[in-house]
Amino acid sequence: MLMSHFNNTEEPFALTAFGMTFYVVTQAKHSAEVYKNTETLSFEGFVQGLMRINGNNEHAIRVMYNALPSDKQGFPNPHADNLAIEVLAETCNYAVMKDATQIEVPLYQWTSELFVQLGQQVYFGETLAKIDPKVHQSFLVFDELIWKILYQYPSFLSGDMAAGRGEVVAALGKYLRTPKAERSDAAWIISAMEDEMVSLGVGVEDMAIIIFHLYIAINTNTRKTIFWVITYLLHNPTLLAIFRKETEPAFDGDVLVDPFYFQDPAKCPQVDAIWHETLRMVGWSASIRLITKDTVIGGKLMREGNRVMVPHRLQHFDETVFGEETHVFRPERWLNGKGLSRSPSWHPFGAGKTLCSGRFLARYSVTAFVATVLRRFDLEMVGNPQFPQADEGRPVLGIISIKEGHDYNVRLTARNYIT
Ligand code: HEM
Repeated sequence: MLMSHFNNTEEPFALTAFGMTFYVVTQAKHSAEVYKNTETLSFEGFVQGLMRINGNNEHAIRVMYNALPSDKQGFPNPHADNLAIEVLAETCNYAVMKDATQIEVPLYQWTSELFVQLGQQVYFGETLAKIDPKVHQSFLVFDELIWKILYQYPSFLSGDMAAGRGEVVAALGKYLRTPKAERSDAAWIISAMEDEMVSLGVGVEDMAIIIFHLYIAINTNTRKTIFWVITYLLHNPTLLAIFRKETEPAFDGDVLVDPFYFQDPAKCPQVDAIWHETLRMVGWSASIRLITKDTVIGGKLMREGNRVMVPHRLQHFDETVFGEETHVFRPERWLNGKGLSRSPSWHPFGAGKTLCSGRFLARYSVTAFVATVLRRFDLEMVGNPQFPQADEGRPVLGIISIKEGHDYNVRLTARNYIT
C-alpha cells in the first residue's frame, strides 16, 4: 500500500514516523538536487547519529570528521580463500556431510557465515577469530536486527540487537589492545585507521565502535547479494549454465586465476546483466541526509533538523525506465544496449559525494565467490523449496534480508571433471 502511494506521487512529500519527519523524494530529477546539495543536506549528520546510537562519544565523532592527513598510502589487496568439501564441513557445524564429495547446507546461513568469516580474515587477519571464534555469528545476530536501529526502537525492545553488537565491539576492543606486532596480518586500512585514530587521541573503546561501522560496511551487503545471485540462478538452470560457461576462461582447473575477467561486460555480458538485475530486485538502498538548514527540493520546503530520504528502490521499479514487468527477474533488460546502468534512476550504491566506496570490491567479491562455487561444485536445491521471500518491511542499508524461516537447503557436489 505504501509502495503504491509512493508510486503515485510526483512531488516530494513529508512522512512522520516515530516522532521524526522524513521528506521523501521519488523523482530522479529531484534526487539529483539532493545529491548535489552538500551544503545543507548532510550524510555525515546521518552517520554521526548512527555512531551515537552505537555508543561513540562526542570527542571520537568530532575527530573522525575532521580533515584527515593527506599522506595516505596504497590500498589493501584482499584475496579469496580456497573452498573444499572438508573445509566446508569443518567450518560449518550445521552442514550435513553426505559423503566425501557431497554436503548439504542452508544457503542463507552458509553464504552469510562463510563470507563474513572471509571478510573478517581479509581485513583483520587471524587474530580477531582467535580472540572470539564466534564473532562473525554475533555480527549476524546484530545485522539481521539492524532495522531496530533504523526504526529507532527503544532499548528495552532491542536487547537482542544490542547483545550481538556488544559482542562484536568487545572483540574489536580486545583486538585493538593486542600488541600490533601480534596482528601484522591485518589489512592496511585497519592498521592505518588505527594509527590515525591514536594520533587524534581516540580511545580504544571508541576506536572499536568506529571500526565496527567498517565491519558492517564490509560484510552486511555482500553476503546477502551472494545468496540472492545463487538463488536466482538455482531457479533458472539455463542462466546458471550461462554464468558458469561465461566465467570458465577465468579459471585454470579449479583455481580462479583471472577474477578481473568477469568484471568486464564485453567478455561476460550475462554476468554483468545478472549482477545488475539482482541489485535491482533486492537492493533496498535509500540515501538519507540530515537537513542542516531549511532547503527547497522539487519546490517543497524542507525544514532544518529533519531528514530527507531518496528511496532508490522505487525508482528501480519504474517501468518507463527499466521496461515491462519490473517485478520479474529478467537480466536481459540490461542487454538491450540502452545503457541502463547509466540511467539517473539507477542508484543501488547511493550517489553523489557518498556513493558507496566499496561498490567495485562488492562486485568483485560476489562474482568471484559465485563463479568459484559454480566451478567447483554442482549445486541443487534440496526438495522443492518455494522462492524465498524478501523481507521488504524491515529497512536495511543496501540489500534486503530474507523473511524468517525462508532459508533453504542446497546440496553441493564436488565436480570431478576439472583438469
Ligand atoms: C552489494 C554490496 C553493497 C551495496 C548494495 C552497498 C550500498 C551502499 C549504499 C546504498 C551506501 C550509501 C550511499 C549514500 O547514501 O549516498 C553505501 C555507502 C558505503 N559503503 Fe557500500 N554497499 C555495498 C558493499 C560495500 C562494501 C563491500 C564496502 C566496503 C568494503 C562498502 C563500503 C561503504 C562505505 C565506506 C560507505 C560510506 C560512503 C561514504 O560515506 O562516503 N560497501 N553503500
